[in-house]
Amino acid sequence: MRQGQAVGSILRGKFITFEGIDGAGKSTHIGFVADFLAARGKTVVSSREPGGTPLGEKLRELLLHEKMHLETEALLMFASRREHIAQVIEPGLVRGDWVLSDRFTDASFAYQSGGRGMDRGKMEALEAWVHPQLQPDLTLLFDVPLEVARERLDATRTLDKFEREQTEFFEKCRGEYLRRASQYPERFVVIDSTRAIPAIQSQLSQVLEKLL
Ligand SMILES: Nc1ncnc2c1ncn2[C@@H]1O[C@H](COP(=O)(O)OP(=O)(O)OP(=O)(O)O)[C@@H](O)[C@H]1O
Ligand SMILES: Cc1cn([C@H]2C[C@H](O)[C@@H](COP(=O)(O)O)O2)c(=O)[nH]c1=O
Repeated sequence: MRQGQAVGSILRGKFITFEGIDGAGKSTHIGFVADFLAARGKTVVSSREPGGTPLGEKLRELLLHEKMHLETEALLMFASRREHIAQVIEPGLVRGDWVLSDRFTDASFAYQSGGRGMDRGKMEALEAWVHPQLQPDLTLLFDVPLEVARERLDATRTLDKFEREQTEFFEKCRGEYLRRASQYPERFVVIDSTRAIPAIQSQLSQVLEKLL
């Protein structure tokens, strides 16, 4: 089921993930992408991680607000993901829908391995166990320097457990995201998210046209 294509259960839809450090602008653009695809006749499912299912949303509450051991955090992220794949992602792709997810496994590499320092081999083992064949068709990495992300976050909301982390943590998350983008250039597109929203949407339109 690699790249959203047929194997066994026949995945006919496309899977697009949105990544970036907190405040980079992912959520701002998901609605635009959904509307762009819907206007071209695609059935779109928008979801998020952690979360996206009733159980996943309960896990999200714990993950965003409770202190816990690093490996507990990683395992709960993957527990939420397993449910999300079973309940939302795979059924959507089998139906032929375009599934948009605000974060997926690249976030676990960025935050739990990059930011918190969990062994990357253990993360790879979790990925291989939970979704050995499924990978996004496209990963949009919204990239901004930390100061920009922080300024945007501070302007808007009460910060959760991750958003209260220090600069060094987010430097490492961003570094790991960019490393993953270099490792998987076939599915990653890095978006310079310091630009104005219309300029970003123009780039997104071009990227999406190629996937249609
Ligand atoms: N290109 C941009 N220029 C100016 N402001 C922006 C831009 N993109 C997003 N913003 C603003 O920055 C804030 C954070 O954006 P958004 O919620 O999309 O980030 P996010 O990456 O989804 O964050 P999180 O992961 O924490 O949910 C919002 O107030 C949004 O309106
Ligand atoms: C999937 C995933 C997420 N996280 C972190 C990243 C964010 O700080 C929060 C989710 O909040 P958002 O506002 O919805 O982006 O969770 C993580 O650490 N590891 C993961 O795998």
